[in-house]
Amino acid sequence: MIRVDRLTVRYGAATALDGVSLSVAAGEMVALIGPNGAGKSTLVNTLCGLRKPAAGTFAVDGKLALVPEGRHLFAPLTVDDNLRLGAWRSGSRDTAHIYALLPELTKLRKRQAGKLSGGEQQMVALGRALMSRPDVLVIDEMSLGLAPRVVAGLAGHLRERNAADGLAVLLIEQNARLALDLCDKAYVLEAGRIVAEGPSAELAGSAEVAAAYLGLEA
Ligand SMILES: Nc1ncnc2c1ncn2[C@@H]1O[C@H](COP(=O)(O)OP(=O)(O)OP(=O)(O)O)[C@@H](O)[C@H]1O
Repeated sequence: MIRVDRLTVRYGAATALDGVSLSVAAGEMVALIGPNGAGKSTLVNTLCGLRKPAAGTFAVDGKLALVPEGRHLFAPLTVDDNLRLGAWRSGSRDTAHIYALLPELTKLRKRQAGKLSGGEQQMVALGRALMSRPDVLVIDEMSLGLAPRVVAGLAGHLRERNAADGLAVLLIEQNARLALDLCDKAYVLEAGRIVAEGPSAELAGSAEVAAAYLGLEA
């Protein structure tokens, strides 16, 4: 669904992505982990067409939707209106399928999005992205600032969508434990380069990854 091939992106003289290659196949859940400044947001922005590569290519098959870092909801609007805006380009504004997928949102539908808790807002951002019935979802820092129980709920919904509809996911996360638990495959990005990749279980078992990202002794 996503193929990134030797992608290089620069800000002036600074290289933010340096020959990055990665892929997300249909029905696959893939994690991209890495520290602050590694280039994760640059990759998201490039996939969404906001930055132009200096070199390399990327291709997206099917419909891609983004759950952006910081959620970016329309704070004065209701949950229902925020969901509808998720389909502004793609036809049906019917929100019923989202309330069926994410039942927690049902009781919030008339509430103002800006007055919801962080976890509730993240659920709305996920619902808004699902409104366009995407084939692949890119999720930027889903767990940021959320309680573990809330994150577990969101992760459960992603697993369900992946299992039931074959939704492919690229999960960009600072929370490496969550990302490696949830995804089949993972990439580690450091200073603009992929420094490790492979099945999540294998990466979680590597001493370097464990020491750098899981808080375990190497
Ligand atoms: N608009 C910009 N102009 C110049 N440099 C930038 C710009 N945006 C990002 N950078 C630089 O590019 C590099 C990658 O930044 P990016 O935001 O992609 O990293 P990140 O992995 O998303 O970090 P974080 O986890 O902190 O959000 C960093 O060195 C950053 O300082």
